[in-house]
Amino acid sequence: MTHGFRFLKGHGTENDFVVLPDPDGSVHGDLAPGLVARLCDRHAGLGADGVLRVVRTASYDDPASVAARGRAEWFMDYRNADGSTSEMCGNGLRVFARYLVAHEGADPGQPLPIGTRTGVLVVTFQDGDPDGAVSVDMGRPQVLGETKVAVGERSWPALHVSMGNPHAVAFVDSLDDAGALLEPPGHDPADYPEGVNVEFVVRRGAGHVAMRVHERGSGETRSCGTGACAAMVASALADGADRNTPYAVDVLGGTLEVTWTDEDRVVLTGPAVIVAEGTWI
Ligand SMILES: N[C@@H](CCC[C@H](N)C(=O)O)C(=O)O
Repeated sequence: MTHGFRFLKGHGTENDFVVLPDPDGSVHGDLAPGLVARLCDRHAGLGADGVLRVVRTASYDDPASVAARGRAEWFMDYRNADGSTSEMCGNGLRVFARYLVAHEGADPGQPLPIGTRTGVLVVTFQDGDPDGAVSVDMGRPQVLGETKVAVGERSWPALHVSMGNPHAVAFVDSLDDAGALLEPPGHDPADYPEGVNVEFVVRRGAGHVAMRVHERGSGETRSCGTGACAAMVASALADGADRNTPYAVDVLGGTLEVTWTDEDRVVLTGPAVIVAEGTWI
């Protein structure tokens, strides 16, 4: 269906998403990339960094959705603004969970497992408050070695971190060093054959960093949950920080908290809100 369907709009630290309810998979089928791009267009559409299609695992035949059946009722079918898919979206998952509590009867007092292309991840609501901060156990980070990124004539060493999706984390002297970020930063295609999300990070103090991000498939965004996790992992390694030390990660749209636990899991916490609902005509 390309007309007359319901949508909602939400964001997590201003990483914004169009939410498409499609519980039994009958509204959007395979969700055409062209429709995603039209929805996300900031001039001719609703405007967003990505789309979150809300579909039951039982009603979607993507292999990751099939694999999640029996462990998660819902699957986050995430798309970037250009219509491409990604393995994972940390802020999107927090907004997705907010939608499930507000509109699909999910219990904010219980851990909420959600299927994603990177596996089933568990979301919790702080103090069981349906309007409270939303945390996701993002799983184990993979630190894959040194790489390099470039903007124009400038280049920086970077750490290759996977949070299910690919990241390059570069420490810079100033967040302005990355310039206008209108184009994807240069990167080594041998390290990133499917493209990369690039974080430019500065230190603000002990356990406190700030970053800008250029997202694969969406351009510069005001926040990126997986990017904040990758930035925290790179910072904690560089700092020699103890596990379970929470880091504040400032993004253009607010602040996220990221903790790398003793169990080698990364927990992402922050606000997530639904701000509007309507019909695409
Ligand atoms: N904004 C997201 C990441 C979305 C996917 C990314 N652009 C990619 O292609 O991997 C987040 O909050 O993690």
